[in-house]
Amino acid sequence: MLPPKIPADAALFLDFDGCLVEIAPTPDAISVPPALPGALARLYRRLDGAVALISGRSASELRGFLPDFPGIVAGSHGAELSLPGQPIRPIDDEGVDVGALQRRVAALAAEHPGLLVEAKPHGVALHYRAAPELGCWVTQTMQALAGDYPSLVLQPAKMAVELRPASAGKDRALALLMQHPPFAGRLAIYAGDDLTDEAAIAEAQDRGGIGIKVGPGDSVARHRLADPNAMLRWLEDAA
Ligand SMILES: O=P(O)(O)OC[C@H]1O[C@H](O[C@H]2O[C@H](CO)[C@@H](O)[C@H](O)[C@H]2O)[C@H](O)[C@@H](O)[C@@H]1O
Repeated sequence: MLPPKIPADAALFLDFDGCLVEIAPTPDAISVPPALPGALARLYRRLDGAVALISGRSASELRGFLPDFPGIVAGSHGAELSLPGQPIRPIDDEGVDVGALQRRVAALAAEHPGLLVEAKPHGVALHYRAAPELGCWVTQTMQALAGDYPSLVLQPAKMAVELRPASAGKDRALALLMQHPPFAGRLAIYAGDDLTDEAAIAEAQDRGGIGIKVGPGDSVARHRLADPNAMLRWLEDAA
């Protein structure tokens, strides 16, 4: 079912990769649709600032792709929060030596051409999009590493597996933001395309709001948009 038009009392939470931008061969190869920044800025004004991005990417990277986005960004699957004009801060400090973890993953990945290691402020992702035959190996390797890091959890993603803080989560980021202005008291809407988005989609729906799955695949969402292009048209329709 298509989502309804965005109401003026909405609190809008949007995923980034696969939702606002098309999936690309590598994380830095994405392109932001030229009309997207303007649509987000207009919605931000129309919803009195109640528009946030909740992404698996680091907040600083996301700000780099959308430098003029005026709203809040929750990065690293909700492990960090970026308020406009303020330094990015972690929601929780896990006390993990992330650098050492990233070096371990890089050393393991070096034995397998085609793998890509993405270092994040609070974890690490291992991408196998260029070597899909290594998917099982990547999952098993990251699973084995997870045993050494009790405060991290395995986060399966599109052609990637990540270790991220267990205390984070896009659902928790949404719940946290909904406690504060300008989001509090509004109708929560969450849209995303990936496994990491499912808990946040459920969280929005449990609050009486709207959950939207972008693209194909199973989802708890009651609404669906075909792809980032359809998402942009839906945003523009309300902006
Ligand atoms: O929560 P999101 O904003 O959707 O971010 C999820 C992950 O997106 C990126 O990886 C994915 O997109 C890449 C670019 O299209 C693609 O090459 C990769 O295969 C996908 O897994 C990003 O690199 C990750 O850090 C995000 O967690």
